[in-house]
Amino acid sequence: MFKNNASIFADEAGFDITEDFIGYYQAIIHPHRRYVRTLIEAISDLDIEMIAPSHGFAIRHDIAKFIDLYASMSTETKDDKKVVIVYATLKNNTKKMANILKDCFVENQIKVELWDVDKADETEILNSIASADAVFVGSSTKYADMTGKLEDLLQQMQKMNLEGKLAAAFGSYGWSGEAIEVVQDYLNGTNMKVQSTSDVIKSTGMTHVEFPVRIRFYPTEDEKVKKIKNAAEFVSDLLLSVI
Ligand SMILES: Cc1cc2nc3c(=O)[nH]c(=O)nc-3n(C[C@H](O)[C@H](O)[C@H](O)COP(=O)(O)O)c2cc1C
Repeated sequence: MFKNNASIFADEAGFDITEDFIGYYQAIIHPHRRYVRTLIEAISDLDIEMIAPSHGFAIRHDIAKFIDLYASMSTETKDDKKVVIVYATLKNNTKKMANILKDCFVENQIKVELWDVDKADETEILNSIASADAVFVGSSTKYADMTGKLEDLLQQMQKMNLEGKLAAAFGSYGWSGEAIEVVQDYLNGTNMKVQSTSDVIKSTGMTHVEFPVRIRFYPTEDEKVKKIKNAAEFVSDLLLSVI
């Protein structure tokens, strides 16, 4: 990065590094902004003389400006956000997943509307989806397919304009979990931005967040609950992001 005899200090670079500083944040750091907020809080009382990052110039001047830039880009929006969670279940394992997702969103001050597709009115669910910022659709697997009345709802969703919304599939299964993949396929047939493990890795480098969210039988063990929470935290971060 530094040419022969070039200075390592931003104030001797010969140009304003602010644009590169912001670009690096957007490309690499933004997915990890939850931790940026924690660290900015941790250093708030320190008298900092220099920022010496592992990449790029060392910063000796305008330190507060650069820390403030990280703080403002890492902050959360104050706009109200809403997640709709719809599920179909035989023995409530998928319902348990739905409730873990719900609790996580509520902890992040995100409004949640939760629907059991077999107990609620379809029009009411579709209206709820129409005004959502993100939609989670879950099903357990019965004879290699979705359970309950989910298919009809998903077909209706494909006829709606759901542009700009985030979506994710989830479900409990016994051995292969075909229904979760079928839900994912239906969601991909809408114009929502459907979360996938592949996209998460490519856009953030994170490997602990998986979509669709697949849980064998009961989500009681720590590891399984963590997997569900990781997905909810990831979508919460996307919804609350200001950039
Ligand atoms: C009649 C029946 C059929 C099932 N078929 C499948 C299947 O084809 N593939 C699979 O992975 N699991 C299958 N399972 C397992 C369920 O998906 C699993 O028990 C799941 O945890 C149920 O979640 P739920 O309580 O949300 O319905 C089946 C279970 C039952 C009772």
